[in-house]
Amino acid sequence: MSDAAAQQPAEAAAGPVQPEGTYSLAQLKEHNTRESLWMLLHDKVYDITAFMDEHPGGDEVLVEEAGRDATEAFEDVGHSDEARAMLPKMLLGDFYGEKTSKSKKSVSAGGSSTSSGGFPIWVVPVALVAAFLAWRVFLA
Ligand code: HEM
Repeated sequence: MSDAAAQQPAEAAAGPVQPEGTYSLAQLKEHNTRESLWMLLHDKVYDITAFMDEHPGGDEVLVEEAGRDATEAFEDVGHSDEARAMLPKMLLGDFYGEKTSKSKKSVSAGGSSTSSGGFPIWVVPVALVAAFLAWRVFLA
């Protein structure tokens, strides 16, 4: 009876546990060479070491994307359904945790869509109202 308490894992003290069969950014980064080449595509981790010599796009591009999120590079090429059908064979598991290196990139790349000219978006309706009033006062 007292054994039950002893068998409980100390999860609270250890913090969140990485589920089995998932891979973190740190683990992904460890496999960034020709000897062991992993990459992240659409939040899944793939081991493409054996595929390098067969890749129609060559091995150089794969080595460049090794150990990181290659989703953008993969999609930019416009890979065929045939290429996508090869992926399950190389699947290791799901990605776990934060993709910090990717989010840094998207912060610097984005952010220009709401204030395209460098002025706040409310300037547009205010300018329209001012133009209308000017028209009413001086021309009507
Ligand atoms: C495991 C992941 C990948 C698989 C299974 C794969 C598979 C393929 C296949 C089958 C082709 C022939 C064309 C097609 O069917 O679409 C191809 C072409 C190509 N791939 Fe990948 N690819 C992978 C990752 C990448 C990555 C990360 C890049 C990075 C840029 C890349 C760059 C290219 C390029 C540039 C071509 C065009 C080659 C040419 O037409 O001369 N591939 N890939």
